[in-house]
Amino acid sequence: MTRGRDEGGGDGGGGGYYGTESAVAYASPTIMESMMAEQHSLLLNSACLFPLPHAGMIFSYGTAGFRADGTKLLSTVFRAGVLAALRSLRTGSTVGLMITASHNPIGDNGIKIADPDGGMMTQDWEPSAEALANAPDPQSFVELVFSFAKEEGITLGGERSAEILLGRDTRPTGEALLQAAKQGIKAIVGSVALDMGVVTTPQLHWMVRRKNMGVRTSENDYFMQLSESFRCLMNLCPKGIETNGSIDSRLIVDGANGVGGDKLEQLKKLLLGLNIQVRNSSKHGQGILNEGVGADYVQKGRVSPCCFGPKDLGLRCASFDGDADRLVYFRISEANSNSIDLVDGDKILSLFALFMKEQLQILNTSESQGLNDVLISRVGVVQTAYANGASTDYLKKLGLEVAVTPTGVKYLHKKAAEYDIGFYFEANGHGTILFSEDFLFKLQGKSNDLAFSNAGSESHKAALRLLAVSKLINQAVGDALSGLLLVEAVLQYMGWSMQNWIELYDDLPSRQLKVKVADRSAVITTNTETQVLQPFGLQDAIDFETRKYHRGRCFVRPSGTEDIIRVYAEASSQEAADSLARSVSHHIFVAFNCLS
Ligand SMILES: CC(=O)N[C@H]1[C@@H](OP(=O)(O)O)O[C@H](CO)[C@@H](O)[C@@H]1O
Ligand SMILES: [Mg+2]
Repeated sequence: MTRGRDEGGGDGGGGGYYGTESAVAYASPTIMESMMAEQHSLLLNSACLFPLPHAGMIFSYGTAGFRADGTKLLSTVFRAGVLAALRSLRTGSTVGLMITASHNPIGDNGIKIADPDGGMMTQDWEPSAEALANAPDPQSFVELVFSFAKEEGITLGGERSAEILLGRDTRPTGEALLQAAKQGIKAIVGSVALDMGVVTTPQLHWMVRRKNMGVRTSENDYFMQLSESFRCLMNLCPKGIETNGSIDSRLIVDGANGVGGDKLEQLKKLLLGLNIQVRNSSKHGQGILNEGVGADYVQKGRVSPCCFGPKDLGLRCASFDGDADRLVYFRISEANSNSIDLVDGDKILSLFALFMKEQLQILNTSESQGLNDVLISRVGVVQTAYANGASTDYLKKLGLEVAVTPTGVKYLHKKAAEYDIGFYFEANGHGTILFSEDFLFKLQGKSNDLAFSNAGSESHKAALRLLAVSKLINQAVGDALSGLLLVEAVLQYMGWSMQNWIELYDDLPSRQLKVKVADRSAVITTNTETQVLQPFGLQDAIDFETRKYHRGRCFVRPSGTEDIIRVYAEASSQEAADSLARSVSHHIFVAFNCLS
């Protein structure tokens, strides 16, 4: 596909194109040479404007892209802009560039590339992304760009054009990094950057996906799709369900002082049947992003966020992270403390799986038989080692296939895409449900048949519910806003209170700790991150400690987003889980012989 600068449309946030003159097709060899020379000098001159912050700083494309102190990322973001343009040229499609550091402190920032399907950039390109980010000087950076382009069969010089959608969260360093990203994109001749403004990470991924499907991509379209599919699901809830008044339409949401709260304020105007109160929205302007607030703070510490207290006792509450791709629910459990009943990603996943399984069963009951018969679907669930053991047991008891991948959405998403309906969630609340094209095609066909022969039947309603879920839940990446609406619709459908949901299964007590070490890359793991290979002897120490506890389970791994080693421990009592996590942290400390 070759695009000119005035193609593409979209009317997102910041708006406006930014690029250089594009496409000269069928260039002669001499014209080609001069185009390449022009490309070379443009790239070199631009790269000289973005020197590396200081020698010795290594950038790695971790769990979710590059992350570091936001003031140290100008060269990395410039170079990621160049890489995104190459990715767009290579795929012949629009790609995305999101500037965010998610749940990390406000001073941090980061950058990641979204592939044309809206998912994370292919892992095959990560080594090149790192090589480009760490090239020691502009000259070697340019040489790397040219040799990588050659390897990938990308023609530079403006013969084809690239298009990149840009998004950023609310961090103060975001604006300067946005300009660096635009400079990087502009340094590849014929590239166009389309600024979508301040958006949630899932919004940007959604926009990239939709752009490549040739459908409307504006923020308003996103809100309309979510609100309409939510309304459809709510209209399909059984009438007169016995709830004993336990369903409260009130929901209080912690926006982590970030972009998610602001977007929810906009979205909620389009929602009927919900009474949402947003706290800690960045527009309120009082608190600091992710500080004492947000899904990571709530899930890891199992405490209520700032601005929640005794007045909220027993109410249904939810929390987003800084870029609104994570969602957890909670309930204040005691008036005089900040302790909560946590409903994490595992329990959100379990609620969704239960609901979806029921819909598939209803769809395949006798009243819909004879109409192309049973709709066969391969349903699978994907978790990481951080999933609570009780959730995995519950999902298996539901009869679902459960797969485990390393930490990071890039792994979970890829695995979930292998199923007709693939559920994936990290315990921290990042996840979604993926539907295969083939399954959706058959489901739509079945729904059409039922509308003709058995309109209004339970099977017909189940088909409509499944179709509505596929429109509501973000197909590109985990999305706190769409996840929240699905939770609310499912609770309404079930007639469930928070209490019912909490009682779905009892979490095994667990504890997560962080250990600061000099060089986290010294920890090397295997077996989906559950076994340590290096430092030598550490795994034996972990096994030795774990054996002491009933239902003990423990693993450690280097974080891909923070400069730490993470410790996860699970056991039959909270004291035991705490003690296991502490003793293993001590072994790490000893192994590294440094301060924690
Ligand atoms: C234990 C944990 O919550 N890890 C998180 C965290 O990665 P780490 O590599 O563990 O820092 O951030 C990732 C990006 O948001 C998320 O995918 C992942 O689940
Ligand atoms: Mg996030």
